Amino acid sequence: MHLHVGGGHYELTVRDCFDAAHALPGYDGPCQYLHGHTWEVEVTIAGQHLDDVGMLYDFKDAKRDLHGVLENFDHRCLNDVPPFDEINPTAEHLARVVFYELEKTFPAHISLMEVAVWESPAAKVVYRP
Ligand SMILES: Nc1nc2c(c(=O)[nH]1)N=C([C@H](O)[C@H](O)COP(=O)(O)OP(=O)(O)OP(=O)(O)O)CN2
Ligand SMILES: [Zn+2]
Repeated sequence: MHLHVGGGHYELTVRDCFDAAHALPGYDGPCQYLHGHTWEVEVTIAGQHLDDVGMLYDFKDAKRDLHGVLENFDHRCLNDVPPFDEINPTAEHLARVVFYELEKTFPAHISLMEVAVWESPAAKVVYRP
């Protein structure tokens, strides 16, 4: 059972990271060549209804879901992993791809709000439909 108490909604955020190489063909600069990042990915989930324990969605389950998507990219060259064999593995494309892969795994009572990807501590992209 999911309770709707107080009329507001809840947003929950979890984060994970993975290491992967990429190259950006067509980019006018050194990033056109193969190089690596520790990619940080943060996702925000929203909903109105809490379960009997008082949780929107267990952090543990959210981390498991995110990890399940990111492990496909870990220690890979992103340019070899679909769909990045056809589109450049920029932070923008990665954020969108993670969004729709992750959304598929979610139960009906929660919504994925946004996916943020950091290529470095100083550079972040957010995808929000
Ligand atoms: N909007 C985007 N801009 C850039 C992306 C991207 O995905 N989206 N990607 C890159 C490269 O991947 C590059 O590796 C990262 O560039 P940058 O942040 O400049 O990284 P540096 O470590 O080289 O940073 P410096 O501060 O210049 O040392 C580029 N742009
Ligand atoms: Zn890069």
